[in-house]
Amino acid sequence: MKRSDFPANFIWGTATSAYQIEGAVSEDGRGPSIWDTFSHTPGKTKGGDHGDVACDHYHRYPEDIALMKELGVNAYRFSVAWPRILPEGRGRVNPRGLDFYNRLVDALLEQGITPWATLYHWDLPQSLEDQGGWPSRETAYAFAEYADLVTRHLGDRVKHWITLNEPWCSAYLGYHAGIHAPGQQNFKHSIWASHHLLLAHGLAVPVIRRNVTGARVGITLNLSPGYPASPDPADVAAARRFDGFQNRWYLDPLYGLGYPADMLALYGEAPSVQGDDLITIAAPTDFLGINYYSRAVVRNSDLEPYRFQYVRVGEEHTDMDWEVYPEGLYDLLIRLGREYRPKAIYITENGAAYPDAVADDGGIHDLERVRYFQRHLALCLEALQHGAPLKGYFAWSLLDNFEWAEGYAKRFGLVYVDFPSQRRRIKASGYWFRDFLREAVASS
Ligand SMILES: CCOCCOc1ccc(-c2cn(C[C@@H]3NC[C@@H](O)[C@H]3O)nn2)cc1
Repeated sequence: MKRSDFPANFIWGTATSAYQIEGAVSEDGRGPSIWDTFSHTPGKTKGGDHGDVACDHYHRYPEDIALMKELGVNAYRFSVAWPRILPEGRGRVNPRGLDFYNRLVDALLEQGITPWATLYHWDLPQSLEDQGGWPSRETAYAFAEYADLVTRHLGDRVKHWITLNEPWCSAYLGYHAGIHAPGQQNFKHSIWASHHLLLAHGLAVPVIRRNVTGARVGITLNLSPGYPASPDPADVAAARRFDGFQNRWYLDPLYGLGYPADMLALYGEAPSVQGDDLITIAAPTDFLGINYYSRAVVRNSDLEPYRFQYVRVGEEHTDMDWEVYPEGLYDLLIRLGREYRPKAIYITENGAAYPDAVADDGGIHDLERVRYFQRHLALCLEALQHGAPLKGYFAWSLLDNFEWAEGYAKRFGLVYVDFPSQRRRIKASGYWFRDFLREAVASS
């Protein structure tokens, strides 16, 4: 599999997010987010890691853009930090926050790299959480105001907009499992949060289209195909419940089907739908972003409310203990193309954490990660050849960074970051990606 097997206009990028790489959390007027609060709460993140400095990207972005140029990507997916723009979440605008993203976007365009901006990548301003957070409908309205402000300022140069990153993580991990910020364990709040996140997306889509000529708008979901641990009908039904929990709860409303009836019955908890919410949520989009890491294999369980249990399978796992299963990406792409018929699909994240180390020769020989990318890209190509509307691929991530509750120990980067010195080193996987992307130039 080589780059020229893909369409010539295929998008090749890398992805990051603000809280995971920027640092400078109290600089130039940025306000606190729920991840500042959560990561500074003892016991919430591995080793008490937090994003105060992270990769110091706020200051080092020219160097990081030079790395993207060296890798040869033609696009870069980053997120705008809401608390940099609106420190209290609403009202007072922080011009120095807008200035940073103006500088970042201009520097990307200068290098011929197309900016793809995610508006929300989990760093909700703390003051909005204090007023109810995503379980409150007001937060959806605040998001629409934030989206209006940012797209009015950047929309002349940024044409690709992702409203939300992984609303499932924000709602389930943040408000029910409690392992992500804000760390609540309240099922009802997680259901309300999921609805207001989707509503926020739906409210923002027309705002972005109004502000940005030629806008391409979408949302990014972390989707996992679910497989039954056995042919036992109870396990097959459990896999269907997992699929509803992880995938259909978001896909169905976004594609005009409303919330899945089987999950509404299972949960016995109705989302806080009002008026035309479901029409708003189903606002037509230009693409679906998919973050794919692995599949789920599940069996039946009496564990309420989801009534499935994960089963660990497979011979090969990443440092996150996720099974390496590229076939799941193929199955997902084919299914989505057939069942939801998105205009376009972009893999907005795919990658793997491995315990990288600097070898005696100064290199980082992350050959498992090279293999991970090769196998997943091969299955992307196969899905594309079998009709999936796949138009681009963003590797997660450009840099080793703050992997949320796992902290800095989980390294996903194509580029190794030595955090004490902030020195960047391109890994073997980065050089592989660079050579893969250069191939078309050599053969054209
Ligand atoms: C209570 C049990 O819970 C089990 C599932 O727990 C998780 C945790 C984490 C993830 C997870 C992490 N990532 C990578 C990020 N995507 C966005 C970008 O910021 C990357 O850092 N994707 N999914 C999924 C599930």
